[in-house]
Amino acid sequence: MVELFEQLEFKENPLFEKVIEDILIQKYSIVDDFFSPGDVAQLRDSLLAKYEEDHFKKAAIGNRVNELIIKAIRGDFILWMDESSNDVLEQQFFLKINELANYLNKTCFMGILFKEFHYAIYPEGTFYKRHLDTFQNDDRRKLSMVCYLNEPDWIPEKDGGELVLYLPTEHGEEAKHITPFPGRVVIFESQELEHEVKPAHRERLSITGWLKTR
Ligand SMILES: O=C(O)CCC(=O)C(=O)O
Ligand SMILES: [Fe+2]
Repeated sequence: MVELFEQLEFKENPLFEKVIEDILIQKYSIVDDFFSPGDVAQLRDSLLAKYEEDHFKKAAIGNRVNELIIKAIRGDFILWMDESSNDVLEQQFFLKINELANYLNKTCFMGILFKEFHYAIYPEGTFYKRHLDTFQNDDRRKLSMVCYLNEPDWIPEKDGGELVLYLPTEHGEEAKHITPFPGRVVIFESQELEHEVKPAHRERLSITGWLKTR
């Protein structure tokens, strides 16, 4: 009997509880220290090394079957991550993501079964026009997550590259501007919030992904 109780023991996680509360109330959550400065530096170095080895490709519009490169809409380069790869850093990254997904499933019955994440680089001068993440005929996307890997000295006014979330209000909408500070993670409802990336005036680095159902 003792064993059974031990298995059922549930430990409340204040950070994840905050994320859930935010999403329920405002459809998005901003967590400033989801990743430590050390983790961010390692992930950034790894991203840049893969980029220099030329593993990235021009991001496309639409799903992988319908790849149409439209520079006027988005200018980033991406590299999909692989949870089953030998890359220890990526494994650590997914441990943390899985921890959150499991917590959401346990406490909110979110039914998250799949996930997909990619590294992204926005070269200087690039952007991603206003869009909804489920436009890519993928309504399984439940939550979008963006993890910023920029240099610590990112200056909002000078470096640009803000994420803008368009929040529906009673009489229209409100634009929420979010600076891509390193270590910051933004989580939002994929099917609800349109958003855009403003032009980056300096190379802008991130990992973006989706927690998916079914
Ligand atoms: O990098 C960001 O802030 C958002 C990226 C985005 O909207 C996307 O990749 O769909
Ligand atoms: Fe998006």
